[in-house]
Formats: sequence, C-alpha cells, structure tokens
Amino acid sequence: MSRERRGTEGPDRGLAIELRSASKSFRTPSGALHTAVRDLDLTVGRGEFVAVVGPTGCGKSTTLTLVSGLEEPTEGEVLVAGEPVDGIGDKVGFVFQQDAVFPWRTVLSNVMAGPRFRGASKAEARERARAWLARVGLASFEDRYPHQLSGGQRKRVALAATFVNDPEILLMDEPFSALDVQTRALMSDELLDLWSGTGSSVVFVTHDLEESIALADRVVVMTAGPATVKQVFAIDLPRPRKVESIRLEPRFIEIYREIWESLGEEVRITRERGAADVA
Ligand SMILES: Nc1ncnc2c1ncn2[C@@H]1O[C@H](COP(=O)(O)OP(=O)(O)OP(=O)(O)O)[C@@H](O)[C@H]1O
Repeated sequence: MSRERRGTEGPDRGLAIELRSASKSFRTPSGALHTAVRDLDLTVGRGEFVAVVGPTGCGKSTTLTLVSGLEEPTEGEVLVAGEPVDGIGDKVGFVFQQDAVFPWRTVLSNVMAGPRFRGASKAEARERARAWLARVGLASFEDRYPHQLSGGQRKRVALAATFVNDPEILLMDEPFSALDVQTRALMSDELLDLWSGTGSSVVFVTHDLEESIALADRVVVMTAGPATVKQVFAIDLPRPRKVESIRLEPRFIEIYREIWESLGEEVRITRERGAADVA
C-alpha cells in the first residue's frame, strides 16, 4: 500500500491524465458558490486502470467532467497526454450508468456511429463495428434495436461503441451500477478482457469498493465533499483477474479492510453532515 506522492513535478510524457491543484465551484440557484472539488492532485499513467471511490455527492463525477473537458476547473490545471484540456477531445471515451445508445438505430449502426463521425468510410466503420460486436458476443444481434436487448447486452453495445474508437482515455462513471449482481460481475470480467489489449488509461468511478479493487491498478479514496484525494492504494493482485474468484482471496480481503478503514471514515462524515442538515 502506498500513499501517492502529491508532487507537482514538470510534465511527464508517461502520464495520461494529470489534475494539478484542480478545484471546481458551481454557482447554485440561490447565487451561493458550491465547491465540488478542492485542490485535487491526481495522476493516471498510460495504460493504467484507476478506480475512484468516495462518499455519495463528494465530487467524483465532477472530477470526471474536468478530465473530459465538459467542465473547466475554476482553479488549477487539468492535462491529458501532457496538454491542457481544451473542450471535449476525441482521445476520450465515456461509459456512464445510463446507456448512451441511440434508441432509433440498430446495434450495428450504434457501434458504427463513432468511427463514421470521425471520418471513417461506411465500409471501414462497418468492419470495425462488426469486429467489436463479435468481441462482446453480440455478432448475431447487429440488426436488433436497443429496446430489444437486455440491460447487460445494451451495456455491451455501449462498451463496443466506446472501444471501437480506440480511446486513449476511458472515463467510466458507475457504468454497471444499474445491472443485477451476476451481470455486473460478468461485465467487469469483460471490461478487463477488452481493456487488456488496448493500452487505454481508465478512470472508473464507483460506489462499490469490491468492484474497484477487483478492477484497478490503484484505488483512489476521495474525502467527503468537496472532493480531494485522501489516500491512494496500489492493488498488488495479479492479472488476469476474474472478479468472482479474486474477491475470495485472502489478499483481496486484506486490501478491502485497509481501504474501507480510510473510506468508511469519509462515509461516516458525509452521513453525519446529512443528519445535521435534516436536524
Ligand atoms: N452543475 C452543478 N451545479 C451546481 N452544483 C453541482 C453541479 N454539479 C454537481 N454539483 C454539486 O457538486 C457536488 C458533487 O457532485 P458530484 O456529482 O460530482 O458527486 P459524486 O461524488 O459523483 O456523487 P454520487 O456518488 O452521488 O454520484 C454535489 O453536492 C452536487 O450537488
């Protein structure tokens, strides 16, 4: 286990993402300033899988929106591949809790959409989409529409539609939280399988500590809001991993206890604040 260095060294070519003292405040409808993220330092290496856990409402999604370019930091810097983020770049892919699929398009057409938008010919887009649909086990579903699929199948379409664009960076915000427990474990295994060949850097936000440990190279624990990095844990479990079996290993349980000690404290702080708000 290691606490991450909270350094401010110069640009590092080996880094996919750097947040340097990043803060984000929002103006609330009443006109007050609400700070969602405060003085956040976080780096993600190329090809690294980082999971972010923290109490509800602490600022995890806001952190992702800063990396994606959907929002700008109020203070500090956000760099992707050594360059300051300037709007939404095509190096970044997203998978969210809601299915980001076009309901009026077939499965094949959904997966072709990204390459087509990026200038690929129809034939090339179709070929690449079919290859990814085969990888996620949906080759025979290409003519279906999203409403004709199960939740797990729709999630597979979303994964294929993301990976088909060869993203350097993959931002995932609780992507599997709407799925049942078994499908969730299967999807986690599939994600690891798909990711392992790509070299993409992943930032995966989740409420589920088990999921974060099973998937990630490092788990980042955020403080109760405003979010800042509390502690970073290196996960020294071997790969390839299967989530259902790895979580029974003694080392996994040991890591879980250590991280929960850190995370549980922030969850308690958040709960106590909530209780004070309604008192
Ligand atoms: N556009 C916005 N305007 C005002 N406040 C916002 C905005 N976006 C987020 N917030 C506030 O910032 C805080 C952090 O929100 P965020 O969605 O990042 O938390 P989170 O950790 O992802 O939450 P959860 O775990 O519940 O999904 C919350 O108090 C939220 O209400």
